Amino acid sequence: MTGRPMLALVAHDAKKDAMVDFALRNHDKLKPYGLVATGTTGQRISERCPTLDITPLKSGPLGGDQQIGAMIAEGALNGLIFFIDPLSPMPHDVDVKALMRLAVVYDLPMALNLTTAEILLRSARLRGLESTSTIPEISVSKL
Ligand SMILES: O=C(CO)COP(=O)(O)O
Repeated sequence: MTGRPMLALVAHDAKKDAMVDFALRNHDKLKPYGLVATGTTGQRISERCPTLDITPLKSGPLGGDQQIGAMIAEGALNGLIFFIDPLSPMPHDVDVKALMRLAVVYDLPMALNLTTAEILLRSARLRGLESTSTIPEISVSKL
């Protein structure tokens, strides 16, 4: 990983065009980030935005959501932008829920739709300029 702020980008199939449009429109704002993305999402963005630094992970249904969840648990991400499709059943729904759950557990800035993503990308907190440690360390003994 880089020393730059890290952002994960994920989009379900029905939202991939919206994610590519978002990346094109916000290219200059995304440029300073180290980006990770689930497989197909990363591929689609890279095709249109080849100068963005995107590390592709596995495709979501094959473990990509879980890889991003692990990065959250390890404190390796500053934010998650996840354009979910709320109208289609997903074979890997448990992985999607697990990813969102970890983002909440670790109080990670997370946008699940376009409007929130636009707001999040303008946030100093996302760029690591403000503290991200607003929650106390979670004690395993309390779980
Ligand atoms: O399914 C996804 C997230 O749950 C996204 O995965 P892909 O980017 O590989 O399509």
